[in-house]
Amino acid sequence: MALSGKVAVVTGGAQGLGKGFAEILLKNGAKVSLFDVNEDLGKATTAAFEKEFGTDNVLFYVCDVTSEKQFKDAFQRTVQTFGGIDIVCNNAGIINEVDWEKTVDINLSGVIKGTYLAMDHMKKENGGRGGVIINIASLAGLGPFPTCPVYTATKYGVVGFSRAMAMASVAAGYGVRINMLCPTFVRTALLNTLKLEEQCGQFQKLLEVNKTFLESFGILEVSDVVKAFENLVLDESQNGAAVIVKTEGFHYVKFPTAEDLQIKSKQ
Ligand SMILES: NC(=O)C1=CN([C@@H]2O[C@H](COP(=O)(O)OP(=O)(O)OC[C@H]3O[C@@H](n4cnc5c(N)ncnc54)[C@H](O)[C@@H]3O)[C@@H](O)[C@H]2O)C=CC1
Ligand SMILES: CC/C=C\CC(=O)/C=C/C=C\C=C\C=C\[C@@H](O)[C@@H](O)C/C=C\CCC(=O)O
Repeated sequence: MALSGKVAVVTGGAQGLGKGFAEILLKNGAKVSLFDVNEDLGKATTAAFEKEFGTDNVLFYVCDVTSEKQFKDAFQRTVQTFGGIDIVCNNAGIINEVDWEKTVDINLSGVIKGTYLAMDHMKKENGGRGGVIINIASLAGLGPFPTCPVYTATKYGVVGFSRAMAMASVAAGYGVRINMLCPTFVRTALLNTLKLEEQCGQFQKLLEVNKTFLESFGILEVSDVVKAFENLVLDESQNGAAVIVKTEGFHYVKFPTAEDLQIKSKQ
């Protein structure tokens, strides 16, 4: 998929990985609509992107991914302004093992909402242009992270949901690919919440476990994950793929494909 002229939505795009994904899309000539709950941060990031890439190529909408109305409005306003949607990155996520329902609402329900709203606008049977959805999971979506069990559950959910949707898209002939990114630790604001009592609650006393994991995996820079993101967006052969990103580089997880499971593409 060539990116020039394509239209992308990135949730949680005001900072961290989402901001990095938005930047590489803009650098490749795409138009990007940032959705984020943080209005100040979103406006600041948008102003910086407008200065570098032009005011016609960037939009920002205050959008809490737990709000169906805000999410739907932001998608509709993006389509009204940019004419359609080709790429959606469901990236917004938090760590909070105390208010764990909030973690489920954002990390899992938010990705499900974002995927369904994206499909409404992208699938060919609705007059959409097809395209690709990249859902941001984590390595904790493929293996447990003991001090964040609910976070782990949400990321397992993102992987399972995304793989099922990828197969459904093949069977239904939607023309939309759905893939996942599974990074290890990345140097962003989110990582700093891992040591906070208000986020990790009862598990905060298990900081030694976090230390072991951090020492074992190291810490990625946003740019390391952006490289894997760009590869996933551009490689039109990938559907239902999960990419693990580690400090040694990134690699695809070997899953059975839709074809292996005898799921035929609808003609
Ligand atoms: N930082 C890390 O070590 C890793 C992060 N990830 C995942 O990457 C994604 C992005 O994380 P980071 O960039 O590290 O976090 P971050 O905290 O730097 O940025 C997250 C962005 O999402 C926004 N956001 C939070 N709740 C929201 C909501 N309800 N609605 C809309 N926007 C909301 C925040 O305002 C912020 O701009 C998350 O899904 C996270 O689980 C995955 C693996 C490793
Ligand atoms: C937990 C929240 C902290 C920061 C955000 C985040 O998502 C970071 C995750 C970092 C590492 C998670 C590691 C989990 C590791 C174990 O479960 C292992 O069993 C790894 C599982 C599968 C490995 C597959 C592979 O390496 O090919």
